[in-house]
Amino acid sequence: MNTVAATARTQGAPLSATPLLSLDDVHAHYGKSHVLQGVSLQVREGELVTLLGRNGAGKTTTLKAIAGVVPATRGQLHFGGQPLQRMATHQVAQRGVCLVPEHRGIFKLLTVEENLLLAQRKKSPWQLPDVYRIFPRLQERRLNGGGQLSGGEQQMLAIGRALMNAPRLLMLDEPVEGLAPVIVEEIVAQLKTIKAAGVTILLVEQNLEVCTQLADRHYIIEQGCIVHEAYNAEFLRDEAVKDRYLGVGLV
Ligand SMILES: Nc1ncnc2c1ncn2[C@@H]1O[C@H](COP(=O)(O)OP(=O)(O)OP(=O)(O)O)[C@@H](O)[C@H]1O
Repeated sequence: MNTVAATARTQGAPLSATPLLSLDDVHAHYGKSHVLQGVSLQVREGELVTLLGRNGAGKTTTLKAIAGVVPATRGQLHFGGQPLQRMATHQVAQRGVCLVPEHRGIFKLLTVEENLLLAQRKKSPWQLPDVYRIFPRLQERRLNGGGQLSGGEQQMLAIGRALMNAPRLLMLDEPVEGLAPVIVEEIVAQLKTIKAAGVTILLVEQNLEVCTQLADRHYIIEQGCIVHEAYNAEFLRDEAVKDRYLGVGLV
């Protein structure tokens, strides 16, 4: 039994609950390069799960395979019990899978508010006032162009846009990379609020302190395969795992 299953049993967690997202032996290629070599993971409704690993391990490619940007060449992907493979990106998005990519993908020539309204879905539980409540900086800068924002503000706008799109699963690729510590703290607090509102989150992030402040569970990927999974409390104690797979200790 793996560590997560064992802990879940002792905690009495409902192992039979159908996960919101499930990947089973997923492979993906870039041309002849076999990048994902059998990724299996699950994310349950309301969880915040991280995907950790060294540079080039396959984290971004896993997110892209889920979003339908990179085709899965083998294996099964299910979301809400429905198969995702061979679906176009827009069909995956319509089901509520929302990827905030590393480059953020905001419109630099549109204002903050225009960026948000463009992403709005009529039935989204997240309307402008909700997004502004979480990100007061965006409200302050609502008439500024996307290109005039700082890196942190652009990241907040990218997450705000994703919320307006009514995500059932929010996937974030390195949301705090390159940001000043004070802004990182702000974004961590905002992500805690979004998680508390019930949004399921799959997070790729190199900053382990951020990951362990937010996550319920972690997966570690190495050379396109999941090599370890653990609940947060167990992961925090396990210096050997952090050294072995990530080459870092928590400060
Ligand atoms: N468009 C592409 N074409 C060819 N190879 C790619 C492409 N994108 C990524 N790769 C390669 O696929 C492998 C996995 O890349 P991926 O971006 O998924 O890794 P990662 O774990 O997210 O790492 P990083 O933290 O450096 O972004 C790497 O060897 C990378 O060089």
